Amino acid sequence: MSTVNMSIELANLLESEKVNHQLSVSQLVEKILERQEGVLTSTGAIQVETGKYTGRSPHDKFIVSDSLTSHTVEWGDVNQPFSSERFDALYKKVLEHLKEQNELFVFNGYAGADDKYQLPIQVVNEYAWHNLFAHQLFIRPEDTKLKNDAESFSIVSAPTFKAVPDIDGTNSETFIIISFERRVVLIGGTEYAGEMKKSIFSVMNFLLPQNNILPMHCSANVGKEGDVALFFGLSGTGKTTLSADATRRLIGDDEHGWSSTGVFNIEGGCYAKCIQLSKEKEPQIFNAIRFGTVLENVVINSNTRIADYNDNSLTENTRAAYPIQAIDNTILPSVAGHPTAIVFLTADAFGVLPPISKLTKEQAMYHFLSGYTSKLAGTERGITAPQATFSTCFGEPFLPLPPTAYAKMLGKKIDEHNVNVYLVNTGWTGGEYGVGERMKLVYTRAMVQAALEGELISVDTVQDPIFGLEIPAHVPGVPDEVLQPVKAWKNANLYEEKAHQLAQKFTKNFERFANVAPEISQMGGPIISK
Ligand SMILES: Nc1ncnc2c1ncn2[C@@H]1O[C@H](COP(=O)(O)OP(=O)(O)OP(=O)(O)O)[C@@H](O)[C@H]1O
Ligand SMILES: O=C([O-])CC(=O)C(=O)O
Ligand SMILES: [Mn+2]
Repeated sequence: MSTVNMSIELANLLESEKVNHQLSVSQLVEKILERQEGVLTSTGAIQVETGKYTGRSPHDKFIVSDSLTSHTVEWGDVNQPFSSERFDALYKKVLEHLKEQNELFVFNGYAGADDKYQLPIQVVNEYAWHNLFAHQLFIRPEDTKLKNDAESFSIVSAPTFKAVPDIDGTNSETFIIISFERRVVLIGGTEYAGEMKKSIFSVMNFLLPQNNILPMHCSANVGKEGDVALFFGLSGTGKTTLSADATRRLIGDDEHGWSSTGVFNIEGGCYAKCIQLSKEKEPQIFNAIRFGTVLENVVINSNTRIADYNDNSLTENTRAAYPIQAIDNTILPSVAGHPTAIVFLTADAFGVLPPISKLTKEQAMYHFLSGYTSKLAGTERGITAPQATFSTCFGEPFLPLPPTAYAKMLGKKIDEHNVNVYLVNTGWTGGEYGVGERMKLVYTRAMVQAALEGELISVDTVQDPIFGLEIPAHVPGVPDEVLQPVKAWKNANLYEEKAHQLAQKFTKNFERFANVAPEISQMGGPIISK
């Protein structure tokens, strides 16, 4: 089957009368209610449930190995290869499945807020609510005519189509497959909407470096002086929460590019975690949950339709998807200058990393390549105790290229623009998970504020005895004893034991980079890891 045939088949399908093109938010909300895909909540949002898949499904993700990817992609457990032949066969089946539906929904828009580097995208959905999600998360076009249609990447999503692994070559009934030759992302078997945005992020992680742009799994905001800050971090570490800040304008909450002129958001919306959301602690996000917002797997009262953000009975990973305009202080288009500060976020469940520290150039590269955080009990099946994970560049699941390709670009840019880099632990303090407690959000906000206002550039510091990180001795609004982990723990010996355990994990993990970056592993890692 040739490329031409497949794209003609898709084009033919999209000409059919049953296809709803570019519906407005109101029209999509009407469709969702009419089709009983979701319900209206007390604040006017749409609530939906996704069934079995309430998070991304990394083992079901593939990239087609073809002339564009076979020699460039870092193949392995994260980037699993899929053959072109099998892709075409499955693509054909999915298109046939879509042909059988009474209605389909298509959104055309962009990824990339900087119009010099925009990728036109087309999202073809079986569900109206998935199309509302796409409308809110991607960049909505201002005019009806889109540029570069031939360049456009299509997401073809068929959640009710289930693959048969033995026949289709997938890992399960679910699949997320990217073909760079076909410029198609094929999704089936899962209703979790995050797959759509994260697969386009993977696409951008492959394409942007070709234009010398660094793609980043980070949030970004900008202060009154035009000072830009980036917050890197794995899921749940605080990118969305900390980038929503009444004193700074939001650029974006999850995916950005850094070009020769500055940073830009890849998306047109945000995807915020809702578990234990409160108006007091996170007012911007709380208020964004209104008409047009999609609430995924949040439990609502069947009568009053009021959301209960404390209810985790469907999943810990409850989400709200809203357009960036739903946050009141944003910058539009979401483009800004070069960063002056970078924050690496980690949720350390050992409770031993300092809540804020300043990094040397080598430490910055070390921690970027390491990408440490903890997966917490309960958030993933099979995890009963906190588990240290290392996800390189704070985004391994989304990186098709070797991690050092991204790390080298970051290192160069940090040097060029003299960026200050901080490591912020939003995880546990005073003891490990189950014993200590999560760092108070007000403290983390105070520490981040001090860093972004340049107050930590020349302060007295204390060196962390194990990780070698420079810890500010004082931060306005934060008790001194919170700043140094050893002081926050009741039992100093236990602290030391846990800290050594974590240091060893860092050292062991970094063995994969020891040859590519010996000076970084020697000067950037723990100073004691025995
Ligand atoms: N000290 C803290 N700092 C940041 N977040 C905290 C803190 N304490 C608790 N939290 C909670 O942790 C969660 C952080 O999630 P957030 O949505 O910001 O993660 P994220 O990095 O954007 O993840 P994802 O990439 O999955 O979207 C929020 O629910 C927030 O309320
Ligand atoms: O991708 C998702 O489903 C949520 C997210 O932002 C992440 O995991 O980093
Ligand atoms: Mn987020």
